[in-house]
Amino acid sequence: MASTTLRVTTSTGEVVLAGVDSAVIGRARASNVVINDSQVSRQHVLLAPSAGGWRVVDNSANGMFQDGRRVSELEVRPGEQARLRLGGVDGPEVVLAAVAGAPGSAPAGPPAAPPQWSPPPPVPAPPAPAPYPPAPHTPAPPYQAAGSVAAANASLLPTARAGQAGIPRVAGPVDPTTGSSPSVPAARKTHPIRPGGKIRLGRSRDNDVAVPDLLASRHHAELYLHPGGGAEVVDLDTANGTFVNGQRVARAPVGQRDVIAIGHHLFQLDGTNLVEYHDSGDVAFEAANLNVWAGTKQLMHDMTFRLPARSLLGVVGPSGAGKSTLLNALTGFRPADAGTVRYAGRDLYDEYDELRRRIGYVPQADPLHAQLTVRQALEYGAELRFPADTTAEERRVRVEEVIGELGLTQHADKPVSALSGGQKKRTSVALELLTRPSLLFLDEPTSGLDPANDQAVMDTLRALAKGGGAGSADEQGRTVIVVTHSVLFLDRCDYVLVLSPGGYVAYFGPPDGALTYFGKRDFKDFVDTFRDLENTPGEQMAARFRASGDFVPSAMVAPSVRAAPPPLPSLRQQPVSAQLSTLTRRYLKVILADKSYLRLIALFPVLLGIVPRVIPAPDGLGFVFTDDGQPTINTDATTVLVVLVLCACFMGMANSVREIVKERDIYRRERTIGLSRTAYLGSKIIVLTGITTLQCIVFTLIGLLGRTPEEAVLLGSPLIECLVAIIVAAIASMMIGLLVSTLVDNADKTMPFLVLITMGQLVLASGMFPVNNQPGLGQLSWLAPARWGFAALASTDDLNNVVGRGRPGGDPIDSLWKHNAGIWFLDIFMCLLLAVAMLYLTTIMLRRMEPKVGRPAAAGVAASAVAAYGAQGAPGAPGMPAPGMPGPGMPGPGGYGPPTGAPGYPPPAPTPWPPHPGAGQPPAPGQWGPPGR
Ligand SMILES: Nc1ncnc2c1ncn2[C@@H]1O[C@H](COP(=O)(O)OP(=O)(O)OP(=O)(O)O)[C@@H](O)[C@H]1O
Repeated sequence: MASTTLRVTTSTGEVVLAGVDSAVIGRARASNVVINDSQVSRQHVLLAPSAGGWRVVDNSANGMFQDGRRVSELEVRPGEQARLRLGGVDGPEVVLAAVAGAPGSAPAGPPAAPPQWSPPPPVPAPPAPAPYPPAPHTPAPPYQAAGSVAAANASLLPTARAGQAGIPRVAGPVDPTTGSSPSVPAARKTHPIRPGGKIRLGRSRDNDVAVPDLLASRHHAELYLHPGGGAEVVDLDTANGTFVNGQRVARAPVGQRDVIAIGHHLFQLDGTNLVEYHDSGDVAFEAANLNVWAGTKQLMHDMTFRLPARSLLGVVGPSGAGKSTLLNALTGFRPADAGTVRYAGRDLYDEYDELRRRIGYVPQADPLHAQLTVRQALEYGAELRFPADTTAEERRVRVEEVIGELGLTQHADKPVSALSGGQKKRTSVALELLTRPSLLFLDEPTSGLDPANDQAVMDTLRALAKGGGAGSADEQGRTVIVVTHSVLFLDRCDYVLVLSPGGYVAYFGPPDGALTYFGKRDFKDFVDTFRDLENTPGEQMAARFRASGDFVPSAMVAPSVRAAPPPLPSLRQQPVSAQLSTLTRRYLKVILADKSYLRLIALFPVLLGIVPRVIPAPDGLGFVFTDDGQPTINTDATTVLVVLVLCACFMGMANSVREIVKERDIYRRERTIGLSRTAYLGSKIIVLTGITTLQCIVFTLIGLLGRTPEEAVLLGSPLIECLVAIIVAAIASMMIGLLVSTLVDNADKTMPFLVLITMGQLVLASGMFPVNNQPGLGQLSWLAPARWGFAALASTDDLNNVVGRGRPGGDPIDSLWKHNAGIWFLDIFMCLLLAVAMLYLTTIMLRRMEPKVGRPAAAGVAASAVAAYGAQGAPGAPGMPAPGMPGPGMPGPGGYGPPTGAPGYPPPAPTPWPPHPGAGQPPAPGQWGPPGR
């Protein structure tokens, strides 16, 4: 028989068939080419070598389609190519290409080599009809070769889903007894287990099953194997948790079909074996019919696209088109109200608690302290991101790895402030890569960069998507989704998603296809497209795209309206005390690294201390007598004490007022990776209290030495009592500063608050004029630390008598100034209470700064819009369109299938789930979803 090789290409790769053996394309795991799609039969297509090439025979109930027509059989001859869709005209696509005497094919005689898995080769894409005038062809730069491969395959990529599921697909031929695939040996390991025993899993080598993953704890979980089969998994109180079928568990029974997840490692019982898979990021990512509402306004309309593993997707569109909305929906930060996001076939929203750990997110503003070096920033980042039991050496190794991966070795010891925009962005990406996310999202990474840096960042992202290949520290690559305003280097992407205002898909496909579709010569001209998009209704652009040849119908079922996701526990890796230690050390390092700031905080108390010092008080702060021995009023005492307390309050507030707002981007990002609010605020308070206290000591000594009050009331030393009063007032003002820092969105806005509050304290301190008898003002003054601090100073100094001598009736000027221990203590206590109240308010306001994760609870109108949408079904279903949805006759993008559960339609296929290792046949539908979902 002639030696003809058949190249079978699906969305995730290619199988080369050579020799004399027949092969099967189907959903069954034992198929030679696995396409795990509900439209595909278990043994859908039979491929047999024939005299003329390869015979292709439909063996399914739903059929095999070529050019929209059902065919039962065809022959692919050498040099020919056939594009087939399985299970329907919109089913997953398979491209068959026959090559005579293929290189590397086995010589006649010996048994045929098993089909080999390899990355998809370039497959010529059919020419796309262009709604805009087609642009002359511009040759792609050599660099673009890989992108072109994906681009060429794009027409089949969005529909075919070979071997998906939570566990990496087995793409090559599968041994039906072991379920192992010779082509992906590294992805799967088998650990024999003894029934009736116990095995421990964890990061350290002394475990029965070592899990080499920094997201796993040293001793992570125990698996108890019952003698009669079945098992129970117990989480050993870990930071990252143990998951069974996507749900975090402390202890849970585990059956043969259940999937245990620890970090990036997944385990399944297979008889007397425990089969381990590693989520290396080689998984597809899908968005299906995402709809988002804000009130009655629909921000996103039926967003549908699929990305194969290791793709770089660029999301572009005019301002307000919905890019951030999409990013929030895809990351799960603000889930879509309807529709699904699937990661490796698993529902991201349903299994968010587990899958959110695989997501890296690089915000637009670099979440980095400018004063730290790249290495220090990464080391502190690693401390916060990894479990408390990781050693400094383990973290150091990972930090050095990511420094190398991102090409930052030469810059590792430079402070972030000395980096170029592109290097800063690479450092932000490095922070995210520490935990090896399988999905990386970036929000406007190139904004503000010059073209050279823009290009460098896009090249970096492309390299990150593709991975470094075998043997490199970053072998596998990952899917990278980048939202960008910059269109110049979109050719670096595998796919481009162009959004139209209203969150419509104006285009999705390969970048060169986008140029053709929009009639542009190159991406320099692409900005004009945004103008067109802004001036054309989104529905119209979406309809135009759907009618074009670039549109690939989706095989997804209709969207389901989603209930609001349940609140999830924090991702915290470390106990609060450990975080407090990390954050305090980092904060100190940031301060110590900034020499000019250090000089400033050292000089500040000296300069401020001079202010009360220069106030002449020749008679000191105590009692003054006339020459004839008569007591008289000492007005200097009030002036000195009020200036003293006011300067202290100003100093305390100035220390803190910018400290939260200036790092709000860092705070926001770190909150999503489990930063404790208590630890964060605690670190600020510890460091700032230390600085403020030291400053107050210097300042008080300069201001008061040699003219202290005469007699203490409680602590034995008037100087110490004054010092305590000044420190407490300064710290309470520092707390007010922190509160202000949470209220503003920009550090520059803190200055007016600083001035205003200091002036207010001057009045409310009651030193310029008594406020205690003024209705309203008296009560308001209780909120001013200067009021209590000054009262404590006045109490020590006995100011009622020092300045009130000879007052008719002898009433005290202010009862809070009384010269006794009880009143002094009350003043100090009230000032501290005020500090605590401010701290409490700060913790509340800090929440406002946090990223909004989850759906807004108050979106009552949105809820009703969603409910209406759900009640009448998805687009394409009979009935009225949902608010803002395409009307009748206007199918939604994605060529939706019937609504879930609509009469006359079969129920939707269950979410594909890792097939049972070793099982010869897939289970019946309904068994593939994780139990209990
Ligand atoms: N909570 C909300 N309520 C009402 N409208 C909103 C809300 N959030 C966003 N929008 C609107 O949704 C649309 C999309 O916003 P989004 O921020 O996603 O756009 P974008 O493409 O990211 O814009 P830009 O490029 O300017 O950042 C805008 O018109 C915006 O005004």
